[in-house]
Amino acid sequence: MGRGRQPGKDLSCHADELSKYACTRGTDVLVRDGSCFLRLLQERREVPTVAPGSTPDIDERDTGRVVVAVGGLTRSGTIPAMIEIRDLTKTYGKVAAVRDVTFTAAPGRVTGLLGLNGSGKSTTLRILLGLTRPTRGVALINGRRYRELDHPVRHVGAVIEQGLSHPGQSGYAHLRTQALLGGFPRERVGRLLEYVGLEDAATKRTGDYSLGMKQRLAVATALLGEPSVLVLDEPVNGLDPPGMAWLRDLLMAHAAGGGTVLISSHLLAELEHFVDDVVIIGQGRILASGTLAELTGTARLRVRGGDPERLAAAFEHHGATVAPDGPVLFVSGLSLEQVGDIALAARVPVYELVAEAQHLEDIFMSVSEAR
Ligand SMILES: Nc1ncnc2c1ncn2[C@@H]1O[C@H](COP(=O)(O)OP(=O)(O)OP(=O)(O)O)[C@@H](O)[C@H]1O
Repeated sequence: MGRGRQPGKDLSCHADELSKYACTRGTDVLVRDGSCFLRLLQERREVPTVAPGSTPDIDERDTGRVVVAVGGLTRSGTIPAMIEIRDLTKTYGKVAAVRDVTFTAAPGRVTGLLGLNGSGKSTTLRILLGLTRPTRGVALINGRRYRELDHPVRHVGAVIEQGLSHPGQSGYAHLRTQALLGGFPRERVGRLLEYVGLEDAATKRTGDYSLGMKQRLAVATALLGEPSVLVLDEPVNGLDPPGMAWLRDLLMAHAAGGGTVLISSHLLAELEHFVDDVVIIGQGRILASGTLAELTGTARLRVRGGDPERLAAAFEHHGATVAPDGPVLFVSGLSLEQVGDIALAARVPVYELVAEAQHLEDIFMSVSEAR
């Protein structure tokens, strides 16, 4: 939805679009006659095509505030929680842990912040959660810093480190204490322990929990306030395959229900199974970002021919990027037809020509090497 959008035009934009739009402008969204509209936004469904007789109106004022009007009553509300990281920089002495990092994590989607150890993931998430002060830039949840949120644990659930529970306490006692501190009903404790699969270990000391069980307890703690935003730093560490599948299903369900999930990991192959959006970070900088489909959708071509060196030179001459792997060349930037034609013109026989979808690890390697 851009500046050119005229009042009175069809309002059938997607909630995502509106959220992103409002977030990048740092605005609230004001919804008039919006009970249905707002509910739909919160549920992350499509904004309704407006009923006959009502006039949709999207108006953008100089303040940057977005006004969405469908006639009748005026109602204001915030859009479902959007995370916005803008121009974030954190330096420790001469070390820049993160530098000019900008990205968003949208409601209804799982966003993966992916990078190697030491790339700046934890620093970014810690700033988002108000645990570390940025040198420059902002990290916002629904346009506000974490500390500015009313009752932040009701908005944001965080899994950032293990060992937050006392090792002598049982899982139940830990969660009960957290519920008391947060003012959440006691009934949630049992339900959550069941939800994360710890009901049989509820009375066991958390000091005797496996790494995977500690992760489950951390997730239960994060869910106590029924937050719409989940922020998880390396939560898949220590999880076995069933644990991994459990977490994947839980996070996907959270996003499907309209929640916002931001998860960091260095395990690119694992995350590829369930992230919608990807932010790749390396040495504190964003190396690539986009939807998973955008990043992995561009096929590279696997080419095996009679004279790999000559073929590679011919492809590069036509602007392709070529990564040799023994007798095989991985070619980006050319179509299958172009590869066939170039090989023919170079008089090199081709024995194998396959379009391969890329994996996140391939993308990661290529963007890291390009730097
Ligand atoms: N408190 C600190 N003091 C000094 N340097 C720090 C501090 N915190 C982080 N760093 C440095 O900032 C860089 C990024 O660290 P960060 O922990 O954010 O990376 P990460 O991607 O989360 O890595 P890991 O997966 O290993 O936790 C590293 O070089 C790290 O040594």
